[in-house]
Amino acid sequence: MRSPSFVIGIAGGTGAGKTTVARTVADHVGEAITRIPVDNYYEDLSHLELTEREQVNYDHPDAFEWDLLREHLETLLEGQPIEMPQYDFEIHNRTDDRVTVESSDVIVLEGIFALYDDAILEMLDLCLYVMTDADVRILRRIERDVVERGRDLEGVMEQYLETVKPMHERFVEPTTKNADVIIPEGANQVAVELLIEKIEAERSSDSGAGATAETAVERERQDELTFSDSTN
Ligand SMILES: Nc1ncnc2c1ncn2[C@@H]1O[C@H](COP(=O)(O)OP(=O)(O)O)[C@@H](O)[C@H]1O
Ligand SMILES: Nc1ccn([C@@H]2O[C@H](COP(=O)(O)O)[C@@H](O)[C@H]2O)c(=O)n1
Repeated sequence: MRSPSFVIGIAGGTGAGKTTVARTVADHVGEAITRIPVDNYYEDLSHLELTEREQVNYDHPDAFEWDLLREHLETLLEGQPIEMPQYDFEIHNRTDDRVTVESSDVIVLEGIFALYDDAILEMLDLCLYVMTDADVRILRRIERDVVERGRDLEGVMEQYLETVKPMHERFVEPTTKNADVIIPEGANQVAVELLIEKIEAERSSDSGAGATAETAVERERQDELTFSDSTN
């Protein structure tokens, strides 16, 4: 199995458009991309009742199982598959399922804390931060949480004011300093096209480097053959 040639981190506040950027890019690049949502690495909270899990601060870095995420990224970087946990926002917990995720040419790590952990930052080749105004993000989040994540409006508003907003300001937004590129307003067409171009360029330069190395090895072998031929 071939090791990835390019690892991208996409961070940003809730509702900024991280998943949309990652999915759009993945749709264009196809099977060569492995997408890793950081949300799947929320701690297993099976030991808590649902009512207790509803009270957890999911916007604090301590809510995530960092060791497992680091280990899985390292495994993918070695070209090996992982058994990725799956997360269910309706029950505020992991499901019992694990999905086998193969490594591929490009790894995209996406989530509010994609640019937070030092060890993970070391593994990233390109760090993106999706920057979208807070008012746009909360409007998107209300719609998404009610429609897709089984929440009610009152709960979404309360959670936003109590944890999402203060944790965003304290932990998420400061990670802009780790970004190489800031993408405004989520999946904007120009930014996504540039990202796709960059990925294609990295992939072809990587396979080009491979081809050059092969050629050099082949040339050396030819020289050895020529040398042995002349001595025989
Ligand atoms: N550029 C955009 N313009 C309009 N809506 C967008 C844009 N990017 C994302 N959205 C919408 O906003 C919502 C949140 O986007 P999502 O990608 O899930 O955000 P995140 O992963 O950052 O939480 C989704 O309903 C998505 O369709
Ligand atoms: N049980 C949970 C777990 C997480 N959240 C919220 O999800 C947000 C991160 O996901 P995005 O796709 O929006 O980046 C984060 O802000 C958590 O508040 C939740 O509501 N419930």
